[in-house]
Amino acid sequence: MFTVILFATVIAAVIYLFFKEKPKNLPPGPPTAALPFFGHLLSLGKHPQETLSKWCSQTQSDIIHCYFGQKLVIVLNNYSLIKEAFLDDNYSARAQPFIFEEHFHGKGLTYADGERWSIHRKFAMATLKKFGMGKVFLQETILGEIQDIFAIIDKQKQKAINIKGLLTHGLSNIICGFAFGERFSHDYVEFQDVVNLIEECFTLGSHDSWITIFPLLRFVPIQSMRGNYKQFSKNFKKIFNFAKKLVENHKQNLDGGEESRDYIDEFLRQASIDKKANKLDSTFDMDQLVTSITNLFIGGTETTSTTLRWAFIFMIENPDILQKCQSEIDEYIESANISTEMIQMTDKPFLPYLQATILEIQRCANIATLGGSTMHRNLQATTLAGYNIPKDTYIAANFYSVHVDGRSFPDPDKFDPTRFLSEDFKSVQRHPAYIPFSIGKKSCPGEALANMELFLFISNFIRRYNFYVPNQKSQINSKSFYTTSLTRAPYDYQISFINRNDNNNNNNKIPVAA
Ligand code: HEM
Repeated sequence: MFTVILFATVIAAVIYLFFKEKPKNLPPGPPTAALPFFGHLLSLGKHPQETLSKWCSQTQSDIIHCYFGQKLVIVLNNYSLIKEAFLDDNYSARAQPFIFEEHFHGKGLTYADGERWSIHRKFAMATLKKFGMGKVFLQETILGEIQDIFAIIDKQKQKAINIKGLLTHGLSNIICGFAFGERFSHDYVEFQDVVNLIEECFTLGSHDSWITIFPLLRFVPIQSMRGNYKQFSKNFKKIFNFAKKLVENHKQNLDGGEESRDYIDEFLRQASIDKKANKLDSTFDMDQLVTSITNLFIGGTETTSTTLRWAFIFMIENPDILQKCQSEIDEYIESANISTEMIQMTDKPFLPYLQATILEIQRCANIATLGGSTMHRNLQATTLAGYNIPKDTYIAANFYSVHVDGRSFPDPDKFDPTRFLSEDFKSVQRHPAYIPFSIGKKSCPGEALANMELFLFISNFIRRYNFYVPNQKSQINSKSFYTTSLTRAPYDYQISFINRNDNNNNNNKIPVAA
């Protein structure tokens, strides 16, 4: 009897979906038909950004529509469409896939909307700036983390290691510095566990998991249907609890002084001002604080760490470019008679080739996918490029397509830093279509910090080490050695670092891998 009812329900739902009125005048659809329930999800493949890019060329349109489950998604495949949409406040709401809605409850920064998002985004930007984002004194913290990593690498004596954990730990510590006013050593197990959980979330969470289409599947006791849901939820809860514990500790140690010491102090101060003013609709509460901190923590660690892991791959694949960067650094240091042990932000303008290489690493790494925090939602029905966009549609900017678009970046598959240099190779020129941090009001609030981290990490690593992959040389290939989940990230690999100042080495010779 139960089977008959189930079968009849499924048939009725399929008929309903088939005859349901479709919105009119949408952008063209992909060459593949939408399936009932699943939409186009089953055809998106392992790397949705690439499939969507292909669909756009097949339909000869830079704007297409498709369905993730039952959800209408408009895909924007070129810079001018993304600019037109993302500079318009109507598109400033965030897509709310079930898995994120369930954990963030519309609070924090990344998944908040409307007035709440606007207030806390402004607060976050002002506070990050106050505590050093993009300013020179933050560089001491970043350089300290890099030096700790160098010490650990040097102890390995060229043994191949997976650098991911060390990078993520150091980058999390930088966020902890201005969020909680403290850092954690590499031996502090509880913090290391949280860092590992963040990394894992990025591989587990994905827009196309079945749970996002059928949230009820989370109650099904079959792992293959539930997907990674349980693990993802468990990780999120642990990360939240860790942030909560630190906030609680912090509250107890509030020194009551005039000056805030960090993000939490600043937030609690605002909460107390609102309380005194009897502001009943204040959103400066504990849940908002813990969620914002978690968002910064999650948004600010794996992203930069993944970009750095891509950087090593591109340098290993392009030893001539690595050597050019090293020569530029060596020559500059010699000519300017620099005595400091570490390269600093003030050295940046004198290293144009290195700067261009970092831009090219980000262009080719293309870490922002359609998942996670990048899809937007429009608050009102509107039109774009002459097509109708119904209210609450998900808007996906395909940054991958933008960065491999030969109209903006000729010969896009080639790793070529000179595309970002002026004709005389003396200054850096950015193309407007270069948007790894997105554009508009919802663009990445951590851009200044990330740029500082990328410059200080990459320049100091390149100056100090040559690196190679002793056992995976044949596997490591930037065109295939990656996975797409919340970010587009290389698979794990083991890398060996050889100190260029080590007397036992021919210091500028990059070893040939076995
Ligand atoms: C290489 C490093 C990074 C890249 C490529 C990157 C990229 C992005 C992109 C593409 C978005 C989505 C923007 C949009 O919706 O239009 C975003 C959002 C966000 N990023 Fe980053 N990011 C990086 C580093 C950071 C850092 C260091 C932080 C923390 C300080 C951070 C915090 C956030 C947050 C909180 C959001 C959500 C903002 C909102 O919804 O208002 N990111 N990022």
